[in-house]
Amino acid sequence: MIHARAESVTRRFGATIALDHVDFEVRRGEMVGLLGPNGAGKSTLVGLLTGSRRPTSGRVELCGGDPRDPASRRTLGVTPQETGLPASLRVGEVVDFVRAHFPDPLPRDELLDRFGLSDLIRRQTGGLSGGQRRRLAVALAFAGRPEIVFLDEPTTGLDVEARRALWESIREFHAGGGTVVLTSHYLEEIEALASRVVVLAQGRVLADDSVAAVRGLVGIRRISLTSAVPLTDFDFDGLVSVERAGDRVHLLTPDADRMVRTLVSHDVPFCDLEVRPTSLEEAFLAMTGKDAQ
Ligand SMILES: Nc1ncnc2c1ncn2[C@@H]1O[C@H](COP(=O)(O)OP(=O)(O)OP(=O)(O)O)[C@@H](O)[C@H]1O
Repeated sequence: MIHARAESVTRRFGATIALDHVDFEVRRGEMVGLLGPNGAGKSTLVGLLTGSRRPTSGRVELCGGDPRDPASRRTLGVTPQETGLPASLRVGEVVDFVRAHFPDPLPRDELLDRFGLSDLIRRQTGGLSGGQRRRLAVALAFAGRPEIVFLDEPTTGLDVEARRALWESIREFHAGGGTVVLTSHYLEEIEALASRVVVLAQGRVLADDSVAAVRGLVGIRRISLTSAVPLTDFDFDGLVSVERAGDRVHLLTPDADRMVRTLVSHDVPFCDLEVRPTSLEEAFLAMTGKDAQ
């Protein structure tokens, strides 16, 4: 059963096309990651599916209804990318304020405990660290015992320990039958939680597949080396693109080990070999065939 759906959705902001005929759906009980570089359209899609924005064209659906209709939003929890918490309210007061909007909220102590916030109950939100504020914002999405949550970059600004603790809470919610849509710039974050990932870039869906399949697409490495041989004439299997800058050559490939073995077996003379992961932006540019510069 489909829990949330976008059908051929386009959203413009003036001359900017944030989403361009996007199709997306999440089934009940599924955990899906939305992956994409800055400006890809992830937050816009979350905004449409949670009823805070309208599509310019196309159709969006939440729990079988219009996301702008309060009836469809009853079982929804959202953590937006930026949350403005009233600075003078205490953590416990903010939690109670949000809980009061729901017919059967989680008990306050249980919610705070689940997100490691129990010790901060009397702290004014203005005095919280960035990571503590983020954890509170994510916790609030779960206050009303939602059936579906949308978490826009839930772990931004969290240290490793806090990130792992938050992942655990999200996993628990999902294990209990909850539907989760989360956005991230990092495949590693999505991989830690979801098995399906939808890749957005420049307002379009580039891939909708398993994490393993998408890792093959975006897990591109950059091999840099100094060589007098042009290499641009070589047709190595798995070579996505070649750039030359002076005597440095940059090769993009999903399998760096294999590429280096191939260079050696072809007796290509090189020195100062360097291998590093490409950024998501570089990988997308390579995938869409544009000049990575
Ligand atoms: N309110 C707005 N007014 C004008 N342009 C907007 C607005 N909201 C989003 N955009 C534009 O739409 C595009 C998609 O933005 P969106 O925030 O959805 O991307 P994103 O994938 O969430 O990016 P990030 O990872 O940086 O948060 C961008 O070009 C952005 O500048």
